[in-house]
Amino acid sequence: MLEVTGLTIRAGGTALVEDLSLDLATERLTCLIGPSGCGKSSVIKWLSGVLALELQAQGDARLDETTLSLPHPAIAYQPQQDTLFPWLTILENAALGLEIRGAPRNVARDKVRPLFSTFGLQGHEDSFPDQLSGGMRQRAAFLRTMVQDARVLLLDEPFSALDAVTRLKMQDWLTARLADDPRAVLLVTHDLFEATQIADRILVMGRNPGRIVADIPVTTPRIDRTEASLADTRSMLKSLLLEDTE
Ligand SMILES: Nc1ncnc2c1ncn2[C@@H]1O[C@H](COP(=O)(O)OP(=O)(O)OP(=O)(O)O)[C@@H](O)[C@H]1O
Repeated sequence: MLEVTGLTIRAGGTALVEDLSLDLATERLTCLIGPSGCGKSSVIKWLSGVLALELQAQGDARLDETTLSLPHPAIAYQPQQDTLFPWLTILENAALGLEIRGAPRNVARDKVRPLFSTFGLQGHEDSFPDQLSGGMRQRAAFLRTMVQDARVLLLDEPFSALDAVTRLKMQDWLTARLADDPRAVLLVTHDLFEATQIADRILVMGRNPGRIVADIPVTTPRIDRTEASLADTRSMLKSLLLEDTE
């Protein structure tokens, strides 16, 4: 289990996030939802070790009770955009995370290549990012993230740039991948429909300063999640989110 305790992030004298604590269970998909500017990205950037240098942060991160120094190889981060390099092929892009972690280039590419079919990218090893659809680029970014074998995945609004149909397909696809290959996942989203559809648990952030204001388990099995079965959870989330924007 990953635990964050007492996280405060400041910009000069202003607390952007204050005394935030959260935990992420292994094999669970946790969604982090909250109004724009409440600090969702800042929390996961801090956990990934990529928080802007001008921000000051203090807090503890522990994995199975061992304190982590950040960044840590057990934690992989996928930023908001797919951030594929346009001048690299999909194979080269997908292997890049492993290379950055020290794998020799040919070893990294040999590890990634057999996964192209699982990620719906077969035949596109030598394509460039601008030759792929948005959903395929997102799958390539997931491949680059998941192949790093990190126990914890931090995904910052991975579906926000996709059209509605591709987004639904990708949500199903991601939950299926995670069922095959479970990790502790923290997925940031603005979308309460997305959160209730895919999460095992939803953490709601409030703002000024950013903090966790609700912790909501979603216990209905994904296969049984219908508009009716999720209505109460969605209405509770809607109230919490609207309350914070008044
Ligand atoms: N480098 C920075 N310097 C000063 N303030 C910053 C910096 N980065 C972020 N902030 C501020 O911190 C607050 C939280 O930003 P953050 O991007 O973490 O929020 P968010 O909840 O992820 O927002 P969104 O949902 O719009 O992506 C915002 O008020 C933002 O303006």
